[in-house]
Amino acid sequence: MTEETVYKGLAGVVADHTAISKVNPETNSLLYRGYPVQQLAAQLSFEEVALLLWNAELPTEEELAEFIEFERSNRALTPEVKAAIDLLPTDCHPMDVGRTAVSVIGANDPASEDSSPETELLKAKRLFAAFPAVVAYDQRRRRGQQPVDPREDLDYSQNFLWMTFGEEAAEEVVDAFRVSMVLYAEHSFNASTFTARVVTSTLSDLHSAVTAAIGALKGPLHGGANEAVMHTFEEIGIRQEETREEAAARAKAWMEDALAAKKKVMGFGHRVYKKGDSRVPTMKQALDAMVEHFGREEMMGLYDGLEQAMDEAKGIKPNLDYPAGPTYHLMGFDTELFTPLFIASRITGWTAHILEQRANNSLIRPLSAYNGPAERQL
Ligand SMILES: CC(=O)SCCNC(=O)CCNC(=O)[C@H](O)C(C)(C)COP(=O)(O)OP(=O)(O)OC[C@H]1O[C@@H](n2cnc3c(N)ncnc32)[C@H](O)[C@@H]1OP(=O)(O)O
Ligand SMILES: O=C([O-])CC(=O)C(=O)O
Repeated sequence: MTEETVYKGLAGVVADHTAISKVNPETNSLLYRGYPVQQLAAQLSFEEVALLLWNAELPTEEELAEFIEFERSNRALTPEVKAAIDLLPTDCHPMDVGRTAVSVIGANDPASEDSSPETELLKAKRLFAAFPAVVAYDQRRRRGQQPVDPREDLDYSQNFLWMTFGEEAAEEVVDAFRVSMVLYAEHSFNASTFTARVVTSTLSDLHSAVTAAIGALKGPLHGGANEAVMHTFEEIGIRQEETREEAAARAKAWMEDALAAKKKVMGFGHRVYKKGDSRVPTMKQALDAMVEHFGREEMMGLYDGLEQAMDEAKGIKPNLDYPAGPTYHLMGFDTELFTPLFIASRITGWTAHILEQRANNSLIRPLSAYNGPAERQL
């Protein structure tokens, strides 16, 4: 019997072409449609980056103005989505709420079964506009607060924070949030995007593909890691009265124990990047800005302590979820809401891939190497 080669976890397998983004672990770079993500994060709004991902080119002023108007007028939760969320227990995971909300949005979309490229793009844009209200509504209901209506005079990031916290966020906070949205938007054939492409490859609809992608994102080996990072910080103990050095020492000791116990520590490591995640330096700057804005030096102590101890023991570097977790915490989001923030951003990348898959489709159906019992008779 010839031994079949099995690529466990599809590691190292090139499954298809994509023109949406390029992850290069050798140069530690990430390009969206050819542009370095650091430049996009420094100079563009999230709305512009979304249009770049969908359309392959930066928008003209007119295209941007038109999209901004569309986005601002499609933000409100529909009664159907609100009713569906209200039926869910307040102690279910917010990712379940996000997944359910996208499903309900799909079921109520009159164009759900129309998969022409123009309609798919319109559905993607509507989902992009509507999803922040799902996250904000969910966080507020868990806290026993009344929902806050969207405001058309605010941009995407300002309005997201407004609907969640019921007050206008400081410019620095809005900027750090915008940066996180840009960095989370797209990352080639990661597990959730690949899931969306698998679903699309059967010629299923866009909302089904996004719903499935949310399921894949929820796990702690993928998007769920930003929530898990914060649980680590909480387990170590966040003590505002501590100095940076004191916090770092406790974090180092925690990491040494965790590694001695052979634990996997979420927020570290990556399937593709082995020398560090290209997005971390930019996200770390956003975290630094939040630490300064809120006067929370001890948080950087925990951050540095864990990072140094992991590097010394195993040489494993942080991924994007590592700086994103404490950044969202300092902004005031509840820990379980961090991965739904990732959904809000990744809707852009997922839907760009759904469009790309459909435009040049082939059913995704790999082979398996059977290792069960040899043929036998009843
Ligand atoms: C935005 C994102 O989705 S980024 C990814 C977010 N996920 C996480 O942060 C989860 C924690 N990290 C991990 O589990 C892994 O690094 C993954 C799943 C991301 C990538 O893993 P893979 O490429 O499959 O590598 P694998 O898990 O086999 O790890 C290789 C070795 O490094 C170790 N390792 C990798 N990541 C970690 C970690 N976070 N903590 C401790 N050890 C780790 C493994 O234990 C393994 O060691 P071994 O060879 O002694 O058994
Ligand atoms: O690429 C991956 O495997 C995971 C990741 O970093 C992402 O989806 O942003």
